[in-house]
Amino acid sequence: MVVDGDINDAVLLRKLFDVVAFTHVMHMAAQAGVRYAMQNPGSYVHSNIAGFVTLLEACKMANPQPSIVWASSSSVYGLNSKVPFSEKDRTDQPASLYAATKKAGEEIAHTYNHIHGLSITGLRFFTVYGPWGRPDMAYFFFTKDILRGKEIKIFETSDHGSVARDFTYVDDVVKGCLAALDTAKKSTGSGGKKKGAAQLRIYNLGNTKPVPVGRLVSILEKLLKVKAKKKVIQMPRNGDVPFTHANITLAHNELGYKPTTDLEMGLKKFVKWYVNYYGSKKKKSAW
Ligand SMILES: O=C(O)[C@H]1O[C@H](OP(=O)(O)OP(=O)(O)OC[C@H]2O[C@@H](n3ccc(=O)[nH]c3=O)[C@H](O)[C@@H]2O)[C@H](O)[C@@H](O)[C@H]1O
Repeated sequence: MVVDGDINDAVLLRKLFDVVAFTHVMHMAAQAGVRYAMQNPGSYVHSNIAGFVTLLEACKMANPQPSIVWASSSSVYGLNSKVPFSEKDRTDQPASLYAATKKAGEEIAHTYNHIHGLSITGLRFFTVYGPWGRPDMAYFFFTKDILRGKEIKIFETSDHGSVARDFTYVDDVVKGCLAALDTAKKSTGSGGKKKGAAQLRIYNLGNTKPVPVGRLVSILEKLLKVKAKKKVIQMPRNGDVPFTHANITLAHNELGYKPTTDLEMGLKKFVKWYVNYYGSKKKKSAW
């Protein structure tokens, strides 16, 4: 079963679980984006906390209970400065409300696992990009703005250092998701009652090679054959962190996760899709 969109309809979800005996639930529905939380904080609580609880309630009551794999985020590492980020590192210093709601999701997962025997796996995604990606993400709107000749803002740290991300290509992440589903153990409860200890896992799904945002823009310029109008500005204080870098040893050992797409190759595939989808570079995109 794939749940996407607003999952706050508890009645509908319960009915769905009454009709179909799902063995696995892949939960990707969320209010994503770090900076948008400054504008619409309520939407993060609605989707990432209330929505998640609604889903877990339905799963808890289902018979059999499904195993759940869901999307957490690298943003839970927040102000953690120990690199690369390992699952054992502290995650109690979120830098955005988005991060705080994903962290809350991880704690809520613990509770439902503990009380109700739900088998739950959280995946911490690291800036996932690629074809059919999110138009609110930098690589996506940089592409649009470069093609339109519009200025793009490249963030730097307060001491003029570069801001970097462990950009991870969508196909690599999909393999990690499938491996998480394949290795998920069954939930142990039924009808809301726990019958024994259940699996509770958390994995980083990153690329392990952080790339400065300036380098991302250079690759896009090369692929689009257009010089970007760049303005380097200090990273606004709206939830961004200076860098992310995944340690993926655990996912590699337990899921066989092994990303194979570097940023240059991944962006090549993205740009090919973008130009094909939105038309030639002179045309306006819908976004
Ligand atoms: O892995 C995550 O946990 C998160 O990844 C993603 O967040 P981010 O890593 O912040 O991606 P994204 O917005 O594309 O900014 C990329 C870079 O461009 C920089 N950036 C951004 C905007 C801008 O105008 N200029 C700029 O330099 C910016 O500072 C950053 O360094 C998901 O959106 C989020 O849902 C979550 O899953």
